[in-house]
Amino acid sequence: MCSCSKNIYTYEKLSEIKDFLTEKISIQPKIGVICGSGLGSLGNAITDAVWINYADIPDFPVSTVEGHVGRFIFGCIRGVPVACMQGRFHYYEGYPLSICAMPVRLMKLFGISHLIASNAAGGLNPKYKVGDIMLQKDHFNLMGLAGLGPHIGPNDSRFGPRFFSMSNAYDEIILTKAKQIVERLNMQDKVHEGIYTCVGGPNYETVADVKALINLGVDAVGMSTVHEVIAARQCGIRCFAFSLITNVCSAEYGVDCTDIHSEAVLEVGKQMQEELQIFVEEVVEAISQDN
Ligand SMILES: O=P(O)(O)O[C@H]1O[C@H](CO)[C@@H](O)[C@H]1O
Ligand SMILES: Nc1nc2[nH]cnc2c(=O)[nH]1
Repeated sequence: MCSCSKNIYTYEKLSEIKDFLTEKISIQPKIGVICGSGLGSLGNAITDAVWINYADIPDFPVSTVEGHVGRFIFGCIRGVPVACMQGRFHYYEGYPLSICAMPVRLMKLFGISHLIASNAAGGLNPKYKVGDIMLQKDHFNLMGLAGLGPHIGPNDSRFGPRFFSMSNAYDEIILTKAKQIVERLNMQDKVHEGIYTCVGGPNYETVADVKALINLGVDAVGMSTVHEVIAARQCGIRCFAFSLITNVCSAEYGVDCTDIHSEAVLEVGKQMQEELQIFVEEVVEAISQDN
């Protein structure tokens, strides 16, 4: 499958999926939440939850990666209606970026105004330690420079214009509020603000990759989020994203990095789950007060 293969998730198809889901839920989500690898427990913050497995949704893709349960949770976080994805789709699973980002468009049809995306990522910035959190100030669209994106191919303007700015991809107001929350929760020692990039994966980086990404000004590397944020910005959704640094990437030869594997990534998520759940709850509340 390549990223320019025909996008089967047309406006009409997504409207059908939306209608299917709407019959099963009683809320109208305002905020979309995407749980990164090992961060599915963010869904524990949701009350009055309705769980719908991706496998039970007609014509919906399924999650094939460990640490991604593969379901939607519709419910409320601190009284705010949300649609939460416990599991996302990645390019390395064989899905084109248009499918990886498709759930964002689906959530737009539900009427979400904001997206909170989380991910597990490797730390490139030498200051970052395992267990740290990076608030995404921006991203570097490496796959986009290679001609890959969620919006390649015919454009349906109901999902937004063909050409659009990405200069304020990550909402400054939400980022400022998130930083205030970090102070209030006394998390400032482990929280940074930085630049994320997405690579195709699923292998982790060589030392040469790490050196190049550092030179490009990137602070953390993963395999998701960028295309979701692009699809969101195209249809006018305001975005906030953060990375949990699950491992540090070595820019030097001779360093043993065999501890970088998916189980370790999931374990760090588990260790941080309670703290991150409260953080996300606070961000949701802050977003809702902004409207
Ligand atoms: O970006 P999320 O979904 O958090 O997952 C990250 O963790 C996995 C690698 O262990 C990759 O899928 C990478 O993208
Ligand atoms: N590409 C990439 N993705 C990750 N996800 C979690 N850690 C990493 C990493 O080191 N590199």
